[in-house]
Amino acid sequence: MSDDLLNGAGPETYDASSIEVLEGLEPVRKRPGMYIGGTDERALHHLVAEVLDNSMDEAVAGHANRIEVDLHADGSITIRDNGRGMPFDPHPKFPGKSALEVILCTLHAGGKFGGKAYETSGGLHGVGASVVNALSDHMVVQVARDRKLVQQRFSRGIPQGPLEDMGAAPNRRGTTTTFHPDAEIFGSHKFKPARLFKSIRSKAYLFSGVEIRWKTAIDDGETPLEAVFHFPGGLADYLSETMKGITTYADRPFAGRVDFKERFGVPGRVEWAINWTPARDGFIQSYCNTVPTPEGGTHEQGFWAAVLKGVRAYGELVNNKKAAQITREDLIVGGSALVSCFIREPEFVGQTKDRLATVEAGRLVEGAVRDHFDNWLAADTKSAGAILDFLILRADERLRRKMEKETSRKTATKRLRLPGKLADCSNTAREGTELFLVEGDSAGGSAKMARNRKTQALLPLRGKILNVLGAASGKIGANQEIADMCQALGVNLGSKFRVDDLRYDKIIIMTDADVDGAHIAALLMTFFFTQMRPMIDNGHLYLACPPLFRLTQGAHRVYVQDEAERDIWLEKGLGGRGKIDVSRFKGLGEMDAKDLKETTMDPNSRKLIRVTIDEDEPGETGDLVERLMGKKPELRFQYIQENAKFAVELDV
Ligand SMILES: Nc1ncnc2c1ncn2[C@@H]1O[C@H](COP(=O)(O)OP(=O)(O)OP(=O)(O)O)[C@@H](O)[C@H]1O
Repeated sequence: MSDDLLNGAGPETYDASSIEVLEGLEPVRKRPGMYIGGTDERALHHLVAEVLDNSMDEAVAGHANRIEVDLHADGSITIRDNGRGMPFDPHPKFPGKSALEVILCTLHAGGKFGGKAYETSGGLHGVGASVVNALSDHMVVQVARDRKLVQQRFSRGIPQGPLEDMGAAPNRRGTTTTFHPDAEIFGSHKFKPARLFKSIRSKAYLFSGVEIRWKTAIDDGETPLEAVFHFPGGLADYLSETMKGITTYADRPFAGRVDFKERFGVPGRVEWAINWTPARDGFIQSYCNTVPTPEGGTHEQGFWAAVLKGVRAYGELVNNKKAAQITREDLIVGGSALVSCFIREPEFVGQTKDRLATVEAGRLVEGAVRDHFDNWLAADTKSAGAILDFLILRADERLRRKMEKETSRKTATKRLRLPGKLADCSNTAREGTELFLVEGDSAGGSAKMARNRKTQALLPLRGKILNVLGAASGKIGANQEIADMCQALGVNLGSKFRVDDLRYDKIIIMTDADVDGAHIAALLMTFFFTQMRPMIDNGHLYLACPPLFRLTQGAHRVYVQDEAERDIWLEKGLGGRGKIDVSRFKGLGEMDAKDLKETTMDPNSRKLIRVTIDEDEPGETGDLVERLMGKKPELRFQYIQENAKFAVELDV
């Protein structure tokens, strides 16, 4: 090796003197990202979480039952609890310093390492409070403990004086922390009341034994200035509240709490709530020791494993072989879940604790949830059946997509190309076959179970199809929904349309019994009127008539189309005993397969309307179409509101 290389060629020498040791809280200010994941708005709000989590740990350990959070006009914030109070007696290892000062000015000082002072805690690294201190230009910590009140002030992690004696506090206990984030670190980012409000509220849901009081002097116009959160119903209430107004498969979420000590003899517990919706925008929010884990981890995995095994076992129990196809992916698509576990000495990935890594948590959560889920499914067979059907559909859909991908690769030139989402019927001859054009994928789900596979095909249409009136013909051809529809029907558009090409006898538009549904039906009718007129002339186009209400009285049941009809039955009675139970279907997706079949799809019991054109006044139909679908939305809306009926005739 040459001397040059040994001596180094650079202008500066690289030796022991260039190895720096950052002291005290300096590393935090130098590299905030390592401790709080950045210096952006999220990181700023994380400061509050660090202090709040300390108070929550006190509450969860059974030492506090009230936490107050006050956001002040100057952008500082106070978090107060009625817990044991941070210790402030002299620290044996740091002469002349109180425990309080050690906690706030030293990294890795904490009472949560050995599990002696706290059994299950969100805090574990012993850095939270000191990091907040380091990144605040002003911080005051007050402690009421042992009948005394003390306080100490800090700035950027450095004490601004000794621990001050503030006098006697015979009736108080707890820790009060006020801090103002340092603009040198966070620039112009400020606390957002709405964001704080939301995260504080969810904390209260996570531990029913705590009351959290919120106050803000900053008014953003939408967040309450004061509020008290206390949720004895825990996560089940949280989920119901989050999903208010959303259609769900089970009336009440599957929810529960299990104490690990009682069940497995180890400290900790788990609480959860889940429900499924026809919409595919499921979510999971998980927490460990009240710390949110947005990237999931072992507790989430354990939860899904329990649910998956439970669903499959239930499928086996009711002899539904298809349940074996369900995978975790299918559970997640429409599942909305909350999982919160409390465990001893959790291991997280990173200081911001985004993912739980403790392997044992997975095992404990799975074991606890599994038993409960089995019992719940067995006890509520209605919900269980609906959920199972829904999940099987999701699995079918996934497998079909996979197959489609494979076959479309294998057979580039298929003789008859059909759109992927068409659920075709098995009869190949046209006679007696029907194609349902169904609004929305979720309705497609129940319809698929309700149909007669031999003669009834389904094509789910997503959202509103292109308003074809006034659209250039190129645009019509390019619209995917329309292209799919033409492919399914086996026809071409406009002058190339041949009624004999139709692959089905009846084309049935099936939309929700509401204004939106009427709008979609109107769009489709307009499309057929302008592009496939002979289809209407030859009597192939129909409207399905889904009911709006189901009335039950004892064993008697009727489905009715509108309010007027409902009121007649309510007055007359159904012939059963007791109260008449009225349920309103918000949409097709809300009806189960049995209801949908009986009322809307089964040729033996359904009502169907044939769409015709008034021969005497064909001009008027054109006018009506123009009014409904032309460029004037007010006319259209008014017409639909008043009269969502069209030129139609009952099919008998
Ligand atoms: N509100 C409080 N009441 C009582 N003790 C507290 C409170 N806040 C902090 N402490 C004590 O101070 C210690 C240090 O807190 P700090 O936030 O620095 O770390 P931690 O909570 O142990 O871990 P983490 O770094 O994961 O947050 C805690 O372990 C606890 O013993």
